[in-house]
Amino acid sequence: MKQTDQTQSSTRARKRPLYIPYAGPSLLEMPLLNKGNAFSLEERRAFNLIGLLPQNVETIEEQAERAYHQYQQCQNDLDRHITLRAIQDDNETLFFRLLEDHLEEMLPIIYTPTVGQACEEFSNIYRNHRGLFISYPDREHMDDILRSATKDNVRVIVVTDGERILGLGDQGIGGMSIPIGKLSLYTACGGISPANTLPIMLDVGTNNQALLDDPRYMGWRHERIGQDEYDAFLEQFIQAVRRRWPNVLLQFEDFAQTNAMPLLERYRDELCCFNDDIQGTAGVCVATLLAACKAKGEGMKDQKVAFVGAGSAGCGIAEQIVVAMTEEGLSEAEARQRLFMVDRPGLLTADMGDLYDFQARLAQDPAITRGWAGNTLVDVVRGVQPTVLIGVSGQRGLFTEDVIRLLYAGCARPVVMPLSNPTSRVEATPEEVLNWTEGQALVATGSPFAPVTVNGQTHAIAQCNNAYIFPGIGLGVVAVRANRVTDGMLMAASRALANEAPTVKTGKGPLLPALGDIRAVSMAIAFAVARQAQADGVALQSDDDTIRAAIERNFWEPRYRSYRRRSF
Ligand SMILES: NC(=O)c1ccc[n+]([C@@H]2O[C@H](COP(=O)([O-])OP(=O)(O)OC[C@H]3O[C@@H](n4cnc5c(N)ncnc54)[C@H](O)[C@@H]3O)[C@@H](O)[C@H]2O)c1
Ligand SMILES: O=C(O)C[C@H](O)C(=O)O
Ligand SMILES: [Mg+2]
Repeated sequence: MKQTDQTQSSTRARKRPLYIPYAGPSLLEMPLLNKGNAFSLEERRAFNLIGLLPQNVETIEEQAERAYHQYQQCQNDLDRHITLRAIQDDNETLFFRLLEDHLEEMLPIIYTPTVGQACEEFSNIYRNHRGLFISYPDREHMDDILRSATKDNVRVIVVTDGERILGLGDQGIGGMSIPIGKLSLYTACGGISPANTLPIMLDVGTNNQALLDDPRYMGWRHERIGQDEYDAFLEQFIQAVRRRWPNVLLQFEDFAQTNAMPLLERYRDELCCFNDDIQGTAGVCVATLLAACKAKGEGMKDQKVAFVGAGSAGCGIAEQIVVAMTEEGLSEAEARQRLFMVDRPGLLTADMGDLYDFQARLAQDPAITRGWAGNTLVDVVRGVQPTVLIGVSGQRGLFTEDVIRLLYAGCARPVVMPLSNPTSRVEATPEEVLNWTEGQALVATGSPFAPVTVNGQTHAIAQCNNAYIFPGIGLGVVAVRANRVTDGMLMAASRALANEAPTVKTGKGPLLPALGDIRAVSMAIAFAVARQAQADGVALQSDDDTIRAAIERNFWEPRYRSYRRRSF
């Protein structure tokens, strides 16, 4: 049975009734259409619902009040996550209404960090199907699987293969919680109708032995397939998506380093896609750095940036910093000389044989380490005196007290960004960093952290997470029907986000806008992205007012519409 785009938005459309061809229990089982006790008496009569619901007709406010009461009874964050997901699977309008009312409180529950635990516990807490599970043994049926999707007008897909879930490694099909969470943010923060979103899990096996040994594990019980089979399977998937939804925006999420960049490079000119960990992260990180530079009264070109973790996120951020530095007048070579990528073998230098291409482009001249004791992070900090330290290693504690104190000794206001998720993987907590720097560091983290007080001064901690960027990119792409995601659009998103930062607007305050303001921020990002899409020739031209109207029209809001019966 198809749930079509009945919940499509637009202020005008929202007021019009929807003509629904479903009735009785099956209507109550459709999360996109179900209103529960908010079905009016008239609707209950028209749709054969009398006797299927408690008698009292309720408003969405009354339903949301009860749901929040139930939520408050939960004993821990995983229970809160399970409760919210159950509401989502029952009644999406109510779920998004709850999120709208309690966005800042609930983001850490449906998204990072709790979503990490939901991935690890996926097969233990599983209740209901959502999205598509495309497993390797079913590859012959790829087109049929996409045809079985309950939504016809899919406009945003988030896909993962579960191999690099946050900093938690291979979670097999447990990784499905990530696309589900990301798409919840597309709706809650970026106004993309839930009728237009689809999470997809590509089940190509898992190398996580604990999962393979777990009798409850629900995925394909098989080690990950080899690279050739994998590439062919991904190709088959991409072509099937293009046939089924030729204009969809496809977001690659949490792929392992071996596949993330190659997939992006292979497909970015073939369909409208981007990799959130490489490009979304770069966008939010550069925006945060621009705000930090403003707070310090310096330029991006003045910074020396050390990274721990030269993977998808690290190299994506580094390349975007190169762009930002060259825009401030440095040559590309000068910009690259200011970036220091530390990975497991130490500082990446051009003489290292086994680097990926995307790492080799960022490797330093080996001569730089001459006279150093070694090439570890401590050696780099001592040797080059960076002004910015970025952690994207997925390893707790790599920003040791020695490292941070050394950094602070060479820079009065260092920017320190332990970006690894979830909370358990943070390179150093904000409390540690601020204590080791006498409160002088400018800190931003990937997962949410409470404010920290040092020497009587309280510091809000900006959450430098790609969640600030991807909902706005999606809204902009959907609004003008862009057919590609260009570098220019990503840079436009980053700049638009930086312009919304209190530090940039007023010269003081947090490095990023409050998450409570994310809808307005997403609209500003969407506008910049849409305009850049037109400038780059990947969307039809229109004037600014038309873009604004399209953004507004596409911004779905969780309000019930009245239903009229359509003949079956
Ligand atoms: N804040 C955000 O928005 C955001 C976005 C993307 C990724 N991340 C986080 O960044 C982390 C990495 O993500 P990724 O996609 O780049 O993964 P990745 O696997 O591509 O890269 C991680 C890199 O860290 C390196 N590394 C591991 N241990 C190390 C050590 N002890 N010393 C030096 N390097 C080490 C690995 O060799 C690898 O190159 C994850 O924890 C993820 O949650 C955060
Ligand atoms: O999912 C997140 O919180 C951010 C990022 O995409 C990550 O992989 O860590
Ligand atoms: Mg990710």
